[in-house]
This record gives sequence, C-alpha cells and structure tokens, in this order.
Amino acid sequence: EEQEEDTLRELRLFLRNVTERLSQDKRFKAFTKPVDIEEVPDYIKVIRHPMDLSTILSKVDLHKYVTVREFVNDVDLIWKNALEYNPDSDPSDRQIRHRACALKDTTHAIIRDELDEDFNRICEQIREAR
Ligand SMILES: CC(=O)c1csc(NC(=O)C2C[NH2+]C2)n1
Repeated sequence: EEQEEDTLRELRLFLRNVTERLSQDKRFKAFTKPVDIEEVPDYIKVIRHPMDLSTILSKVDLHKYVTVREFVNDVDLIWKNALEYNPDSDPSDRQIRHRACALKDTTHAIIRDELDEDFNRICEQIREAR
C-alpha cells in the first residue's frame, strides 16, 4: 500500500546515496563501469555474473531492490569477482584485490553505521509479503 511505497522510496534514496559515495571514491574506479569485453575478452569466460556500481545504480532506479540485503549481495558480487579474476602475486593483481577488500569493508561499515534496524526489518517484511 502507500506506506510501503513511501518506505521503498526512502530505501532507494539511501541506496543511491551509498552507491554515489562509493562511485566517487578513487580507490573504486575499476568497479564503476562494466569490464569492456572487447578490451578484456577472457573476462566473461572467467566471471559468469559481472557486476559494477553503474549497473547497481541503474537497478536502484529500476526498483530492483526491495531490501538492503539484495543491494549488498550485488556489491559483494563486485569485490568477489575481482578477487577471483585477479588471483596472482604480481603487484597489479594485489592492488586490485586490496581495493576489492576496501570496497567490501567500506560498504559493510556504511550499512552497519547508517542503516536503521527497524527500517531494514520493515523492508524485509515487504519483501516476504510479495
Ligand atoms: C573489475 C576487475 O576485476 C578488473 C578490472 S581490470 C582487472 N585486472 C587487470 O587489469 C590485470 C591485473 N591482473 C590482470 N580486474
């Protein structure tokens, strides 16, 4: 009903704000856009479910997320994909793995510090009822 739509509108405002803050962080530049399959043809062979911050922002605006859990699952895809695609000991792999771990820690800290537990429970109940 109307109260549910008000809740989901507030959820989208929160998720847009978090996504934009992550996208503006210079450490996360490699995670802001889809990997270019023309530039990196083997990427889609290795990573079956690509994800990036611009795609997440589009999903927010398409009302794809009803809970913060679904949003965090997509952010987790971004950094887990990066750890999988960059496993080697060379400095460039280590640098992107460090940035992937920073994306994980930063996102989970923002959610811990800024998501109200009662608001989150209301979103989860809307999800269960649909
Ligand atoms: C998004 C992502 O995981 C990504 C973008 S470039 C990259 N890796 C490299 O460019 C080289 C470092 N060893 C391969 N990984």
